[in-house]
Amino acid sequence: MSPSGSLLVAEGLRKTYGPTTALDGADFSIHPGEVVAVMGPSGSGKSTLLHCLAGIVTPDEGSIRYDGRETATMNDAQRSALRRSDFGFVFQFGQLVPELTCVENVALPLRLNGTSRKAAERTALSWMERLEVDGIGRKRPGEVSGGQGQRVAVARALVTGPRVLFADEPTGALDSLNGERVMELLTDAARSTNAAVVLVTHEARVAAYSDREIVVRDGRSRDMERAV
Ligand SMILES: Nc1ncnc2c1ncn2[C@@H]1O[C@H](COP(=O)(O)OP(=O)(O)OP(=O)(O)O)[C@@H](O)[C@H]1O
Repeated sequence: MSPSGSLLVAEGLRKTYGPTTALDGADFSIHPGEVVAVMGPSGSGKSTLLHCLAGIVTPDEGSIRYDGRETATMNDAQRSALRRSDFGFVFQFGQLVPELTCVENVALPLRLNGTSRKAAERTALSWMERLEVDGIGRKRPGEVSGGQGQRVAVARALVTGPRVLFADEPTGALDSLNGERVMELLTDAARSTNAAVVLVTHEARVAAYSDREIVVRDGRSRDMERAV
């Protein structure tokens, strides 16, 4: 694995929770615009790796360089500023604000950055069009289907133009048809903006949308050559 030209590189990550070793020397790298699937059995350390890469969890050992900057040693304020400015997140479920309409949900990150309501909702709607959910802008998350809700969540994650999109089992709560459509739209949208995507999944069908797969086992990662 050559890290040259990589946007995000991690080396030798270790993380323990009490007696449990979640990461045991994991490595990772991703280029701008690349979609990398992180696969592996339950409990192998996939989510912990994603959380370390995204600056949500601090590793006990190892280095993480994002765009030339070491993030593993940044303080909380620096890491949360980086998350807000450069990263987007999609999780399995539960991430939309139930009291807001779908378009307000998508516009929220822009509103928090100080964008006016009108401009934020205009940009939000254009992202919702790309994710084919512009017709449900005025509905609340409780009134839309699971697949529509995930597409709204993807639009919200991309609305600020992140350079890395972190997606942890983004289709885990969807049936396979809806899951595939979400993956198709998510990867198309990310590629069109040259955002890198770190995609945690245990489904080969979902990983098939990636450019490259790595497998995490017992807290260690290795590249998997796709047999095509
Ligand atoms: N906050 C935590 N406190 C204690 N143990 C944790 C914590 N987070 C993760 N672990 C443990 O670390 C190990 C790796 O967990 P992790 O969630 O990274 O695995 P995973 O591969 O994402 O699993 P899954 O596919 O089931 O989501 C597991 O044994 C888990 O129980």
